[in-house]
Amino acid sequence: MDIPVLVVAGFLGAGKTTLLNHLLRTASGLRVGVIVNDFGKVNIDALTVAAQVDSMVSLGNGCLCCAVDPEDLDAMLDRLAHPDGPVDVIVIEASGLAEPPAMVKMLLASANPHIRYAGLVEVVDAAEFTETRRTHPRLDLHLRQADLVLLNKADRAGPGVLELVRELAEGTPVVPTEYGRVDPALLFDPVDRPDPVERQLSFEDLVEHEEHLHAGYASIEFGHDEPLHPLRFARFLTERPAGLYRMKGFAWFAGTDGALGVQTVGSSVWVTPVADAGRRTDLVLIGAELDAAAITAELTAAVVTADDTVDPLDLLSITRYQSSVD
Ligand SMILES: Nc1nc2c(ncn2[C@@H]2O[C@H](COP(=O)(O)OP(=O)(O)OP(=O)(O)O)[C@@H](O)[C@H]2O)c(=O)[nH]1
Repeated sequence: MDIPVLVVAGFLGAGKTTLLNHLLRTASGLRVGVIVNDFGKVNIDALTVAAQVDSMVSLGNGCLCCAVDPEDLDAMLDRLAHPDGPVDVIVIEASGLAEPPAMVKMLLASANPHIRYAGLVEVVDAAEFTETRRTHPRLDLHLRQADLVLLNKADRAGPGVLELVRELAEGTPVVPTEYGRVDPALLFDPVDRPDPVERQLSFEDLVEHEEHLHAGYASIEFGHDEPLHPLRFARFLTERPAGLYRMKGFAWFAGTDGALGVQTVGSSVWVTPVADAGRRTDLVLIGAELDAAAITAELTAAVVTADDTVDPLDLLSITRYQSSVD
């Protein structure tokens, strides 16, 4: 039997990894293989996808839609999908700046005889949608190109967002979700959806994507073995550099045993405890027209020096971003 391959796309920070983790936790009985594609050399997504994944391969450093060699994708699919393969379904998480049709085309061009394209899910950030759409009108098209739209962060959706997304999606089903909590059956066993291949390869979709969401975006990596001063890093979080849209990774603070997970999307910040966290900082920062030197200098200045005193209460400036939901 062919192994269905589902593509999960969506703008930076919309909730793709969160959805993936939810699927891995709840798709009981299904062995899920995951291909993670991230924008940036440090593949934070690969590190944050739940450990119960049956098989995971990661296509780092570049957008799946144009920087990844189709042969690399094929090699990944071959590892996961063969008749006695380790998985029943494969989910590809595209980078937050990928062009969905280009990814689907690449998948359809795969030489692997054991896979079947199972559709495109577009995750939308309900909290940021109105703002992101203003800078990226192209996202309207992505809604129409998808087979299913998950309007995630429904807990933070402004008034009228669901109605607007439904109108723009022009018939693509739109399902509101919180933390990606959707019935896996909706994704892996579509009943009332048109054939995804037919739907995907409309004329509009086949036109080469000379416009890329990622044009103008850059990513910066910051890594350090010494701990950070909580107050100085907290200041970095509140006075984020111009153009920074997304930050994710791990930050290790003075006086703690291991790093915390830190994420920002637009103006939102999340801090999460991490099991078996290392004692170092690794962050990926993504945005438009970022001043890499200035950002690196600012983050380096947050590293604790020999002259620093750190009060245990200083950590509250970071843990205040911790929420009870993972
Ligand atoms: N309030 C709220 N936060 C959410 C929800 N879903 C995800 N988040 C948070 O949003 C942040 C980004 O989620 P991710 O799943 O990492 O987003 P992503 O689309 O994988 O991000 P990129 O791979 O960088 O594009 C995380 O801190 C999540 O905890 C939700 O429904 N509500």
